[in-house]
Amino acid sequence: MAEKIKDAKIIFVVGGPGSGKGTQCEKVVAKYGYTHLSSGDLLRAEVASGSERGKQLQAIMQKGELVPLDTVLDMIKDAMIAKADVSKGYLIDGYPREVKQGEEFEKKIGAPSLLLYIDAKSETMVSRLMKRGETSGRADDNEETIKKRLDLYYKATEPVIAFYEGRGIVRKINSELAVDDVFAEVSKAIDALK
Ligand SMILES: Nc1ncnc2c1ncn2[C@H]1C[C@H](O)[C@@H](COP(=O)(O)OP(=O)(O)O)O1
Ligand SMILES: [Mg+2]
Repeated sequence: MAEKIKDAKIIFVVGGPGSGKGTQCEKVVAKYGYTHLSSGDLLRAEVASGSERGKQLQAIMQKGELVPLDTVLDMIKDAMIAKADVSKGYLIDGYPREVKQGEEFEKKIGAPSLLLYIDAKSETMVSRLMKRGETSGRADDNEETIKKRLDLYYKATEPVIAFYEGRGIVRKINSELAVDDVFAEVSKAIDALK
């Protein structure tokens, strides 16, 4: 199955909610022709479709909890295959959220060449999300859910970073800087892949 996407580079983009993953991924798409797959966006699209699965997902996401592993992984895999012919590589944004998700991804799809760790302070993430919440229409961009998402992020995702650090593929990016300065660092990490 993963045959078609075997030669494309896979980049995991990891960071807390509001750290700037989506913002940086958009810029990578424009410059490098990668395909951006945000697990959150895929899930929100399912919710928006109004399907039965979407309704179940909505209840989970509204509480700030993690969606079952197989659901997310299947959606990512389908989206990757759909883009296999045109994609120079893949940015997997917001996944893996926990070590087990990373292990399953590698079993079913392939190994990442790089993990971009988009790092911002907790206060920075909260204030960016509160601001985004004014216009995003996202049910989880509110103060109470933001706090839960941050707690969960630190608990579940930091071990993910440690896991891939052991393999030497983590590049930590300071996302406190202005968007273009952050992107300069991101670009360096991607250029170093070739
Ligand atoms: N370097 C930066 N400086 C200032 N604001 C930034 C920033 N990167 C992103 N933002 C803004 C854009 C969004 O309104 C908000 C969250 O960014 P995002 O890209 O949606 O984050 P994520 O996808 O990690 O949740 O912060
Ligand atoms: Mg995002």
